[in-house]
Amino acid sequence: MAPNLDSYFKQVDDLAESFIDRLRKAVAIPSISAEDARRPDVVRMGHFLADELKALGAHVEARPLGPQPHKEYLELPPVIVARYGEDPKKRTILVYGHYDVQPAGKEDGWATEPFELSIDDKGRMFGRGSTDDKGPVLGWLNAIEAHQKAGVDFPVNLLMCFEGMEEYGSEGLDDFINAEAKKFFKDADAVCISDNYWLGTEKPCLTYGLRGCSYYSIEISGPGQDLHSGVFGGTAQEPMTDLVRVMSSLVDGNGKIQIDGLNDLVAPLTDDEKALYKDIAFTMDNLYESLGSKTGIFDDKERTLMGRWRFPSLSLHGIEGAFSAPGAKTVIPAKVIGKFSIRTVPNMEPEDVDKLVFKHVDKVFKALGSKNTINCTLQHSGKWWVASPKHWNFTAAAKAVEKVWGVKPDLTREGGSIPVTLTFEQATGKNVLLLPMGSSTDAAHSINEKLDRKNYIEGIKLLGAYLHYVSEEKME
Ligand SMILES: C[C@H](N)C(=O)N[C@@H](Cc1c[nH]cn1)C(=O)O
Ligand SMILES: [Zn+2]
Ligand SMILES: [Zn+2]
Repeated sequence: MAPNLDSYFKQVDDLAESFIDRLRKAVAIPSISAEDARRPDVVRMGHFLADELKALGAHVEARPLGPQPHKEYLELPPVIVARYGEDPKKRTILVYGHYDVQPAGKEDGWATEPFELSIDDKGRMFGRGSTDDKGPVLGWLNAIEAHQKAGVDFPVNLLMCFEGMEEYGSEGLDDFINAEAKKFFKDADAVCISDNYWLGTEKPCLTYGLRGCSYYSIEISGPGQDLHSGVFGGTAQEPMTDLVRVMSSLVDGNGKIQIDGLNDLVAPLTDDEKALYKDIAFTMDNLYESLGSKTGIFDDKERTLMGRWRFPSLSLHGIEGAFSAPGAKTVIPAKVIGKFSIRTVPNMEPEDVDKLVFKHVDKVFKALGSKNTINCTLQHSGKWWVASPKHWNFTAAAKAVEKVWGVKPDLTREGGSIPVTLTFEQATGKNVLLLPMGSSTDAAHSINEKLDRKNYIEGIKLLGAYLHYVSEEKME
């Protein structure tokens, strides 16, 4: 029997302004996990969530994770775990999200202050973390509140796990999940994560696959301090010159990875798999709209989607220690650290990827014949994940999408990574569903990140409706 969701939906609409206000307060906390100086703000954001959950009547615990590996002077932010409802007759759903965000500064080119939610006349709510992942995390809290105020029985027991280090490789979380699988998370019947995006702007999707991410740094040093290029240029071997040459050897301009043996780790593409791509609602214009230009590598949608989901990619992210300010400083940096990451896919084992990367970097650097010193290290890695979308968890979500958005969702994979997805699946032994709230134009990780008001409010309805349908699905 289809649940009667009307009064819940009406309550979400009635509470829309206060839900936006909750997002405004969350965006105002610059919880950047990658910046040491922002760690107190990350912790503050965790406590903000804990307090909001307590006010809603949830049982909440802020669990410490100890010192941060390789940065022992910093405490990891707490994992906020919470339970709402303990009815043995109801199904239990475990939801995960993250309350940390990517770095952002107005000087990066934002049109508005990144940590002030700014809403334009098209209902676009700009602010760092609006779509990744504060909007979706608050979506679960808002769903609880709307049920309470509408007087509608909450359909499931909800377990929540919100972390503060996702954008820095989910440091410490795997051990936590493994330790709690048979304790705090023991009753979970299925897992749901809302932390990715639709493929376009119109059609919702359910996601059953993610790429993994292995993140590396290459440190090259030589001189004892930064040098004057007029005095030492032409006489000293320059770390930056070596680094640029090593980094440019990793990938070509069309995204083809140049590391020997790496592409051999990728599972061969089957004809059945190839056929899946043509029915996905995605156009090259969707790509150009979210890209903000027509600079895609491929001209067809199938190859573009495969480039995002099915094949590995290697991206160069930046160089620590390099001169990057406006102007024309004539410095020779003494030490530079290049950062790059590889998005991995089935069947690439992270350890095999590491070996090939280190071997390649070593070979290229040796060929330079430089007297400088190089050190290539793995910063963090998380594995790819692919699941079966034929589980009741996905069926319930598909019904919820149809109810809220009036269309059947596409089944998609995701080019980004949520490393703990696989951990949740393996530790709990339960199905994991990715249920995105935001759209392809949200610019997560980029300047002017936003979440559309419509996606937020309908997304809150979607999360609540999913919980209702999930409570009715037959267990397999
Ligand atoms: C898809 C998710 N919202 C996300 O942004 N994940 C990050 C995870 C990550 C990996 N290394 C550092 N952060 C991503 O895909 O970049
Ligand atoms: Zn995220
Ligand atoms: Zn992110």
